[in-house]
Amino acid sequence: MGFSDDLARAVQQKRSPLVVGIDPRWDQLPEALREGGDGLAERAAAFREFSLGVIGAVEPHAAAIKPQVAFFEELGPHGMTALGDVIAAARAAGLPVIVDGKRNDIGSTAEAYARGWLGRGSAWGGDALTVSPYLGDDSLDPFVEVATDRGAGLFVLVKTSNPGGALWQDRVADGQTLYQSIGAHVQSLAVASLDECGYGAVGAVVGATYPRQLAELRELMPHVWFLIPGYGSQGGTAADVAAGFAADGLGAVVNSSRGVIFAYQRSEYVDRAASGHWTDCVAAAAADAVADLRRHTPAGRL
Ligand SMILES: O=c1ccn([C@@H]2O[C@H](COP(=O)(O)O)[C@@H](O)[C@H]2O)c(=O)[nH]1
Repeated sequence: MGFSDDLARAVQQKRSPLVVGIDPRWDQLPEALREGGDGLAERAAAFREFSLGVIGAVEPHAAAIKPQVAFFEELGPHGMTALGDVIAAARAAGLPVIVDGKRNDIGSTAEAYARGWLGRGSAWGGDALTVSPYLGDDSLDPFVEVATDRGAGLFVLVKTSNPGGALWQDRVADGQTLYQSIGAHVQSLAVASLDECGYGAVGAVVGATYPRQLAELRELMPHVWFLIPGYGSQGGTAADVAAGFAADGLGAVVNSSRGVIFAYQRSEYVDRAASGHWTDCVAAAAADAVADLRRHTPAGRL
């Protein structure tokens, strides 16, 4: 039993396909968390406190957490220490951690990334990691090997949510687009690493902002977990992500970062939160996202 089964269990237990993205941005933190000063160490301490508050608030609603490495890395060593604490806290709360680091390099270097980030015994302790496929199949192999050895998972960038991604991902060679070609390779890696739930250790990132391609890739990749970003702040809707799910409600998890974690900046949530505390707004936004996804997608069958 590996990451794929763990994710299926989390989705079924919570009856939720929601992944909450932890993307702390200094200017958007609650006022009280910014009072300690704005040097790198103080910002990192505030990111840590904020992220732990988010984890506590969303734990009942989220199937997994996706910390975005970039925001911690921006703060240098203090930020990376905070990231380590955030990963440990999410795991202590029983939430699978998908590290959004988009790593990769030539195979021998990829191996070091894989060893460092993947699995409960690793230095970072991530349950899964996002990786780029653009250095070729030999660059993915070390990740697959380490992930399968350690019961961890991967999400390979297949069709990203940003508009510019189409420039290369939609290019056609040998009668298929690059994203189709990467998708077919990811499907073969998933089939070779199947868990009991019927999905493999190797998943795919497919953006909510491309519903047609999402439906097409679901057909092409029946054994692949989809991590779907772009829902909420980037304009993707629950209806847009519906085709990413299998009929039983499994097969896809949907990320929302800003739409959930900065909910205290939206008057609808400030008015609703009984205590007025920012974490209550975050909890309410996570619950709303789950209800929205259950209403408009096969996740409602969970
Ligand atoms: O194609 C991709 C791949 C990754 N992301 C990441 O997901 C979140 C989205 O944040 P929102 O605030 O919900 O827009 C962010 O960390 C991105 O780096 C993506 O958006 N698209």
